[in-house]
Amino acid sequence: MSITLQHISKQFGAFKALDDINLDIPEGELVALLGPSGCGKTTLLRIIAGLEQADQGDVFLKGDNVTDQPVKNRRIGFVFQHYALFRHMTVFDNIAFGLRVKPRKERPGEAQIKDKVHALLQLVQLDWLHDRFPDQLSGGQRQRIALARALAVEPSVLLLDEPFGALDASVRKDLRLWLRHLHHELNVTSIFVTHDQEEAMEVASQIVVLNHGKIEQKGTPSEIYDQPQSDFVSRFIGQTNVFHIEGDEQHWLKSTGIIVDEPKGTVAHVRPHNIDVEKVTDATNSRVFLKDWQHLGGTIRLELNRDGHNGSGSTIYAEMPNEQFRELALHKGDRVALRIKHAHWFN
Ligand SMILES: Nc1ncnc2c1ncn2[C@@H]1O[C@H](COP(=O)(O)OP(=O)(O)OP(=O)(O)O)[C@@H](O)[C@H]1O
Repeated sequence: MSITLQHISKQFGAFKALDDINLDIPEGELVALLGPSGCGKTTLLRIIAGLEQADQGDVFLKGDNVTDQPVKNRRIGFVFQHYALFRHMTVFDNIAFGLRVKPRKERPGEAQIKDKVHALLQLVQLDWLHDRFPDQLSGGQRQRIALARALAVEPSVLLLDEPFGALDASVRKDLRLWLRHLHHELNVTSIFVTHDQEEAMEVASQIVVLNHGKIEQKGTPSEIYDQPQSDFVSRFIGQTNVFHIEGDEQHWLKSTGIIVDEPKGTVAHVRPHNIDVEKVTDATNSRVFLKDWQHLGGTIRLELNRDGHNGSGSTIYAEMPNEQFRELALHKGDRVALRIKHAHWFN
C-alpha cells in the first residue's frame, strides 16, 4: 500500500516537532526515516499509524485519506524497540493473538490459526521456539517474534521504530540483513526509524533524512551518500572533511600544498576516500604529517595533522586500500602531500 503525506505539521506546546512534511512512498518500498535524536522520526511514524494526530496535513494510504481514521482501520503492523510481547503468553500465543481478537466474522478457525502461526514461525526461522515464553528468548529472537506477530494480521504497511535499537552490534548486523531479505520475500511497504546511518544504508531502498522536523533529503542510499544536497546531510551520512575555501583556510590550503581543482563553492566537503595521499621527500613542501592510522578491515584510515595544529578539529582523514598503504611505506610523522579528488560544494 502506498503512503502519501501532505503538509504534515505537529507542535508540542511551543515546540515544532514536524514542519510541513511532504512525502510519497510507493507500494513495496523499504524506507528508513533517519535523523538525529529529537528530529521527529517517531512522531511522524505515530502520525502515519494513527497513534498521534497531526495539527495540520493529511495522511493517505493507497490514495485514501485516512487522516481521521482510527488505528484499527489502517491495517498497519508495528514493531517497537522494546519488545512488546505478552510475557505470560507463549511465542505461539503471542503470534496468534491478533488473529484471535478479530471480530467473529473475520476470525479464522483454530486449525487455520495454527497453520498460519507455524508458517510465520518458519518465515522468521524460529518454529522450534513456539512453546517458549518471551523471557526464555534472546533479544534478537524476541524482535523476530515481534515481527512475526505484526505480520500475522497481514498488514498493508509495516512500521518499525528502532526495532534493533536495544540489541548488541553483531545481532543488529544479522537482523538488518535478515529484515532486508524478509522484505524481498513479502514486499510489504515498510518504514523503519533509525538514527544509525549505517543501518539505514544497509537495509533501506530509500532513505528520508529528517532534521528539526523537516525533510532534508530523500533518495536511494547512494544518492544520499554521493549527492548530499545539504551541509547537514553531508556531515550526517558517513565521515567527511570540511575545508573552507575562503579566508584563512584558503591561505592555509595553498601554503600546505593541498590541491583543490576548480572550487565550486566556499565550503568543500571531502570524503576520506576522495583524498589522495603521496609521500614527499622534501619536507619543506608539506605541512601535513601522518599522525596515526587505523585498520578498518579492507581499508586503512589515515589521521593527518597540520603543522602547529594538534586539535581534533584540524585532523584530516583519508582512506585507502590496505595494499596501497603498504606500498606507500609511511611511518608516523612522515610528511605527505594531499590532492582532493572530489568534493561536495556548499556556500
Ligand atoms: N508527547 C510529547 N509531548 C511533548 N513533546 C514531545 C512529545 N512527543 C515528542 N515530543 C518532542 O518532539 C520532538 C520529536 O520527538 P520524536 O520522538 O519524534 O523524536 P525522534 O526523532 O524519534 O527522537 P529519538 O531518536 O530520540 O527517538 C522531541 O524534541 C520530543 O521531545
